[in-house]
Amino acid sequence: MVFNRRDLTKAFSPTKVKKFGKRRSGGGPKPSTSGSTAAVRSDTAQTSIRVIVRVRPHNEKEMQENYKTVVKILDDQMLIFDPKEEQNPFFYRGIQQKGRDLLKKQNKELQFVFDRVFDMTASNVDVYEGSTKDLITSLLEGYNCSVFAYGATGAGKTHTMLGKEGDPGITYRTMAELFAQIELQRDSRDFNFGVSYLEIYNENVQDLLHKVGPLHLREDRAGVIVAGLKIITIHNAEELLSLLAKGNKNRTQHATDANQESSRSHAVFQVYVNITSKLDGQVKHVKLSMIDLAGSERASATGCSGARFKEGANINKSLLALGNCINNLADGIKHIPYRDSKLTRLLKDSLGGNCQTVMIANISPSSASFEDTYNTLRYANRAKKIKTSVKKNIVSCQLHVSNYIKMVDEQKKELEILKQKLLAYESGSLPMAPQNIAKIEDQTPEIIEMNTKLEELYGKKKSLNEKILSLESSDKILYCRILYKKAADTRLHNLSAAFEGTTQDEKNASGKSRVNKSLQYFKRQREGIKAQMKSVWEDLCQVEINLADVILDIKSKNLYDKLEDKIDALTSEVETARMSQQFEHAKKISSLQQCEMKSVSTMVKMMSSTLQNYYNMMQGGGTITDKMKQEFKQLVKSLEGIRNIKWSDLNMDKQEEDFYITTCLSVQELENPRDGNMPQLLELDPDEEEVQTPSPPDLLSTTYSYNTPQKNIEPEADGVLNATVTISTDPVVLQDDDQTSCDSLSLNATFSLSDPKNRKRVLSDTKNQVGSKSSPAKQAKKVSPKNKIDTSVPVQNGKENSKEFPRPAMTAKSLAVLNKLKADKMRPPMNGAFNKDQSDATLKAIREKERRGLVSTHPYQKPTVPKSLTQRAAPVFPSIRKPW
Ligand SMILES: Nc1ncnc2c1ncn2[C@@H]1O[C@H](COP(=O)(O)OP(=O)(O)OP(=O)(O)O)[C@@H](O)[C@H]1O
Repeated sequence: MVFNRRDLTKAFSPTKVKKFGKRRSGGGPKPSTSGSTAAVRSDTAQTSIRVIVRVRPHNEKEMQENYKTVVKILDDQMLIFDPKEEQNPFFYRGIQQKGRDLLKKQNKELQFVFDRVFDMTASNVDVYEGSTKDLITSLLEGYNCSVFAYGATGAGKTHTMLGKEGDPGITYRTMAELFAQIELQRDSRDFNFGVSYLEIYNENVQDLLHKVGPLHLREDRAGVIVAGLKIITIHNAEELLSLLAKGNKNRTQHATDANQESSRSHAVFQVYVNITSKLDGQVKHVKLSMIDLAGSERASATGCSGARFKEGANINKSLLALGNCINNLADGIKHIPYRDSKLTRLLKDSLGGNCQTVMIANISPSSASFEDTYNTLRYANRAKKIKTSVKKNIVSCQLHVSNYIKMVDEQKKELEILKQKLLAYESGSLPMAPQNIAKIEDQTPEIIEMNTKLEELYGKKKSLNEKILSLESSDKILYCRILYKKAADTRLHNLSAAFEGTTQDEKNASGKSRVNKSLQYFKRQREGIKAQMKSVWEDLCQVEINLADVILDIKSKNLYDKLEDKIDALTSEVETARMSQQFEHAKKISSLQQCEMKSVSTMVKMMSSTLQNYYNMMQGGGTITDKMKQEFKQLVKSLEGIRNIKWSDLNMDKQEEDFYITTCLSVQELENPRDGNMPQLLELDPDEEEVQTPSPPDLLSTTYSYNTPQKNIEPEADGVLNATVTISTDPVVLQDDDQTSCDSLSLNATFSLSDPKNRKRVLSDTKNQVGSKSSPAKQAKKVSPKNKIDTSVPVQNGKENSKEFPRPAMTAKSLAVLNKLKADKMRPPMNGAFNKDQSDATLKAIREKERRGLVSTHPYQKPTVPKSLTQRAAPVFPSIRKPW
């Protein structure tokens, strides 16, 4: 038997212990500095070791041999060791007999009260929740903490501390809780971790995580330290648990009679935590020790011999030393024999120092371990009396002062940032991204200064960019409006063509001078824009130069890395502003184009209906030719399908290019203004700056020639829609109104109605659209001025023709009247002779009426057409502009 019974009895007997030493004055243990820094500010509190008892279930052997249960749990704090058995009363002749079994040993029936008692049904989770869970809070408050499991071999210490796969013990659970609580506090505190795991085997200290041979214990002012013990830094719970598992594997274990997995060493797993408060910079160094002691053993019970016997002797020796320390501490004896074993030296802190300690006493309920259980319970009962003086391990006040300085600096920076943010917010610029704010938090005054400069310059750059783009946008809108005005004028002119003899009033009424006035106004506006643009551009170039200087400065001071995010954010702010400007411009241009399209569509519809009326009239009057009928049908057909026609040789690229030129702003050019030129304003062709008299219509022109037989109608090869109607009539009538020699009904359409061979050429030639100068069809045969009215349009190829005034149009209505006159003339006069003057006056009246009618369809006048007519406009893009 290894255990010296007398020693044990002495160790565990309170009555005897009292004789050996005197009580410590002051009652409490001497403060220990171990585990904390030299300069410790402590919130000291007296506390007792928390003692918990756990009763394991009967093992197989105990059940097989039918051992009695010697522990009775009364409640979660109280148990009775060796309780009285329920006796069956013995009756002799009807009288109950006492003291029948004289040989039976008297039961001890010892009642123990502990902080917590767990019965054999309790799981590791229950034990964890009732023992160490709350300890983590104390640890993070700055108190050192220890948990150790004590008990005889096979009593369940390792089961409680480490558990097994699928049922982890309290060490695992406590560590998991530690990390869970740390995660919750990461916002306000910084944590650093270190872990060590050692065992005391045969009175030798060994590192379980880093096998290097026996280590020596040393004591200094900071307490007991293990020289050479490796403290491994960890970052998360997983690392910690894997190190714990690794150490467990290295731990010395051997099977004994009492326990198949008997731990033959004391294991000490320690976690060191450095806690730094982000608020006040306070630093705490704390330590949590989880200790799985080897079990006290009786050689008879373990059946050990040789090496195992020696192990057992050493285990008992260290446990005896532990018992002595506990007794002395419990009794307030001054001298504590920590130095008697390595175990007690290591546990000095946990037992009598600055530590909150939990002792878990594991016991077997079986009568087979009667002695061990009894000793353990007495041991635990003694431990209850130990009082420790716990303190928060906080670094000195000296450090706090420096921390406060740091804090004040940080708060100054924060204030600066908030000021900047407020300014930015007030100026309407976008709020800074959170990641940038985070970066700015570690700014120096130099960075703050650069930051301010950057914000100022980028702010200017942004507003100048916006100004330039807004000017460019206004200019392009003006340009488009000029083009539309000109196109409108050309259309107008084609209808009300100023023939010789047209009065100035008539010319004004046609809108030409009004359009010219508008053009002049637009031109002046564009000049203003150009001047403004020049001045803003110069400012922008200057800002760019200043910005480049600041960035150079930043680079030379090696601050670029710190300000890179800021520069990126400001650059993208400027880009975003440019893009939104572009978007706004595109919206404006699109709306302008839509208005124009609507207007053109309205006109086309009105013209179509007018044409229809004339067609009907002519048909009614019998003056319509087959050719005209055919052309009219073609016109109707084309109007139906005009939207889908896209001729392969039509220069759409050019149109698209023009479209983009007016739609797009110089967004990219503004990225690097110093490398490029000022956005160019669109230039109008100098020839086009004044409204020119447009060439005669070329697309849909109908020439009526009086006195020409119908057989003379010859469509010209180059003509688009050239119908020549030659009507035999009185030459005098026609001479009297010789301005009617030309007729033209132009619909400004971009389609051809005659020979399909001619379509391609006409459609591909964009100049052939409105106000075209290119050759339209040659006209009908000329007739002698004497007997015919030459109504052919002098339309020739090229420019020659454009300079000539086209002949005024003789409308269908006029023709109908003329036809009627002709018919009247052929008929014998009924109510008097045919009067030439009369017919002249009638014709003039008709023309005047016509002119007024045409004026009312001026494109700049509000159309009074029904809404339905204004819908579904065909897109018509002006293409007479000149790209810049
Ligand atoms: N509460 C319990 N519930 C179930 N089984 C238990 C319990 N406590 C202990 N055991 C079982 O009893 C056996 C011995 O337990 P354990 O190894 O933990 O004892 P020990 O006190 O560590 O012994 P030693 O000091 O020899 O290492 C193990 O097989 C263990 O699984």
